[in-house]
Amino acid sequence: MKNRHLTDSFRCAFRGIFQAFKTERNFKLHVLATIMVILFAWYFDFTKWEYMILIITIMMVIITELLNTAVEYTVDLVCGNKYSQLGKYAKDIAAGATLLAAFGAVIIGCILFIPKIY
Ligand SMILES: Nc1ncnc2c1ncn2[C@@H]1O[C@H](COP(=O)(O)OP(=O)(O)OP(=O)(O)O)[C@@H](O)[C@H]1O
Repeated sequence: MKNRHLTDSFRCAFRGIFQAFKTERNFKLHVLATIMVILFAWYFDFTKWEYMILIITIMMVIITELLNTAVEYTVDLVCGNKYSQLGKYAKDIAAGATLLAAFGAVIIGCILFIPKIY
């Protein structure tokens, strides 16, 4: 099954994001955190460059969470309920990528927000 039109591709991509939002608790938390962080950035009157760093950081976290979800679905599709060492590696590595992205986001958040607070 291939998308014939560009609009179909966009529709599928948005459906994927919505599916992750519906099913993944972490994804909902990331979206909530994103809204809060953007409100704080607006409150602290961030510069264009600070906004750019913030947006890249937020995107990095959301994109890794989406890829992690895709890996989880793929492993579940292949393994079903059966234990698989390779499936475990794949899920753990994907979760590791999400953790690193979130960790980086916290550090960047501290660098951007702490000077504004004081
Ligand atoms: N088929 C499997 N075979 C072996 N281990 C698995 C399998 N499925 C899951 N696991 C192990 O259980 C962990 C949790 O898997 P699960 O699919 O529940 O992810 P999750 O809790 O939804 O992750 P996240 O919190 O990132 O959304 C995996 O990281 C992996 O270590």
